[in-house]
Amino acid sequence: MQSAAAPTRAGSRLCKRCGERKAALKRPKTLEQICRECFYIVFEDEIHQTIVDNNLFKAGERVAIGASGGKDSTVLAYVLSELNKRHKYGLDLFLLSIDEGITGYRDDSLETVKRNELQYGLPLKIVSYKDLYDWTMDDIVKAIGLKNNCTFCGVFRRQALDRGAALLKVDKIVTGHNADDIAETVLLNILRGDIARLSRCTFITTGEDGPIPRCKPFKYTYEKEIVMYAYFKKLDYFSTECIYSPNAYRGFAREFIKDLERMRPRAILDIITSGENFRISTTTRMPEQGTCERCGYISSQKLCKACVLLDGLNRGLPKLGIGRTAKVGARADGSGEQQGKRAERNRLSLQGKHGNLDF
Ligand SMILES: Nc1ncnc2c1ncn2[C@@H]1O[C@H](COP(=O)(O)OP(=O)(O)OP(=O)(O)O)[C@@H](O)[C@H]1O
Repeated sequence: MQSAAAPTRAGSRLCKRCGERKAALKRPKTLEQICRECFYIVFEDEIHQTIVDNNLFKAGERVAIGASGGKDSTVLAYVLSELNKRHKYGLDLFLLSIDEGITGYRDDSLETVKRNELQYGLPLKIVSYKDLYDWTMDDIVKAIGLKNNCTFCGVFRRQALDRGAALLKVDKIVTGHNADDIAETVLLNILRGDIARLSRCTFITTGEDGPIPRCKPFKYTYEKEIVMYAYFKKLDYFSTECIYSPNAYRGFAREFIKDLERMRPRAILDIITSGENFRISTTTRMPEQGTCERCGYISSQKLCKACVLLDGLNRGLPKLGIGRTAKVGARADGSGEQQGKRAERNRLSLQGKHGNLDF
């Protein structure tokens, strides 16, 4: 996330679109000099067009907006509720927030989401890692340190969103992943040679074979435009970086994309197009989709990634699920006995809350 930067000034020329009002900004995606009113129109219209062209929703659907309180999901909640009214999509919208248990970060951003609930009149559901897994990210970082903590957070969040969505009985989840995020993921998957992910990271809708499909209405929306829109509309969002996010590799990809964008704004769209057009050779073995033996969540292995990670945490082997099996030190705040009890509680809670859900 980044803080709201003042938009690029466009001088005293007339708007390239309406030719009437003074240009107020240079549009990051096209470098056109336009007025604020025309910026709102093109920004919202492009998202509407993306929704229509890709048949993202059907009338009557219940849709959960993954709401972190950051700029992307806040703008998504605002724009989607506006478009829903304007174009009569007929959607029932909800805000769904995952509380990862990061003191001094998520607790503050959740306060923003609670205000958004009132500002946009969208019901909010908060689901916490503590309730679902009996671990907070604060606990996890104490146990494993900063390195690799994003792996735990990402895997648990993915599943937590599905579980929250199941509780809300929604048909779809939408997230605020934007064009920059997608271009960055294409590059990362190429750099890691992760063909399975490369082939699906540009899909606008994923998980149609899983519990609840997910869509990214901002697939073609530039991060800089989202920041500009939030700034001009004075939207209430939280703009602090996660205190536990040391993901240096992703950071390099991000910086690289920002450099390319400075030279040629279209580069972001072109990387997404390249990702869309990759063809997987027929000799590449793809993982087969099944369900986790323990919790019933979708998985290509016997146990899903969340269960493997949770198992590792509860057995005092937190690196189990991230490719290393060497025993590391016990949790800073708990004895082996406590971990044993926690493991048992988790096993029962997984059977109760998790295994019974129809994924
Ligand atoms: N704690 C959370 N609760 C609910 N949804 C989340 C949460 N964290 C992330 N998401 C969803 O995943 C999207 C991408 O998350 P990411 O962590 O990449 O943050 P981001 O790009 O900074 O987005 P944002 O500005 O919305 O925080 C978010 O836009 C949001 O829809």
